[in-house]
Amino acid sequence: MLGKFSNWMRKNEDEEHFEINTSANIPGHIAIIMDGNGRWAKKRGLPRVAGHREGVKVVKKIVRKANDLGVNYLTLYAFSTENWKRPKEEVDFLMKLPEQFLLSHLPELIEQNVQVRIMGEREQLPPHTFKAISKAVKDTKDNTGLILNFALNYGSRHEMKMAMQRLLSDVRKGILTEEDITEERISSYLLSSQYPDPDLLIRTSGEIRLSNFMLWQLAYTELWFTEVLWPDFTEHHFLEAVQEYQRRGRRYGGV
Ligand SMILES: Cc1cc(N2CCCCCC2)n2ncc(-c3ccc(F)cc3)c2n1
Repeated sequence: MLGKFSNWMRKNEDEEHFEINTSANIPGHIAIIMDGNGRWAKKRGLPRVAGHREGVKVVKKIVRKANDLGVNYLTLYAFSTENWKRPKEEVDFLMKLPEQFLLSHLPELIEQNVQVRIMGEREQLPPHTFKAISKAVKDTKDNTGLILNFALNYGSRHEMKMAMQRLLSDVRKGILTEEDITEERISSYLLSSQYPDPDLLIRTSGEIRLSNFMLWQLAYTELWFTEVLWPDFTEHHFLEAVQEYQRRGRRYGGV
């Protein structure tokens, strides 16, 4: 996929390209908190769901750009465990988005060799939502390109609580000893166990907090915040975040 880019895309104000070195430290795992959809709609005197609908279009564009750039994992925070508290109409609308997205976009994801996965508690999802997602996961399981991981009905503290309960249970059963409970072991009991920790977190809409998202996994992640509302987020903004990640270089607490 990197064939589409020279090693360097020169930054040119007219062409809005960014100087991304596609042969060095492309973030392997990017996570995005896609915030600002309701505010986007409110600014236009539209219902909140109009912002979510517009936000879906941005998901499609950013998935393609991430795949083209050679990103290995893209985790998108689509629905948190706290989102159930929103008005029923909005929750019902949001729970229809996965199937609408997949109905219109699954063929293109398959063509792009993208693998769809879900991270979160599936039990509370409506059957129609779960069915659509399960089909997409099955239909793309052998794809070898970008792994597109939707955090759906996901909450980090719930994830960590469940992991701790399972670890304690395995110690009581004699499957593990206390000494076995290492940071690696804890990571292996989380919903994200199949993925490396995110290298870059992007959060839109100007909110500077993590909102119960991958709290354990983001320990060494580069955080990039933008005032841009998700429906206004473009490939240009995405490349800006990747360029900033490349500029910073990673130290993992070292010098
Ligand atoms: C609940 C929800 C909300 C949702 N938004 C659109 C993007 C802005 C943020 C919130 C609203 N999007 N966008 C894509 C999905 C999705 C989820 C699973 C899947 F397999 C395929 C697509 C989605 N799901």
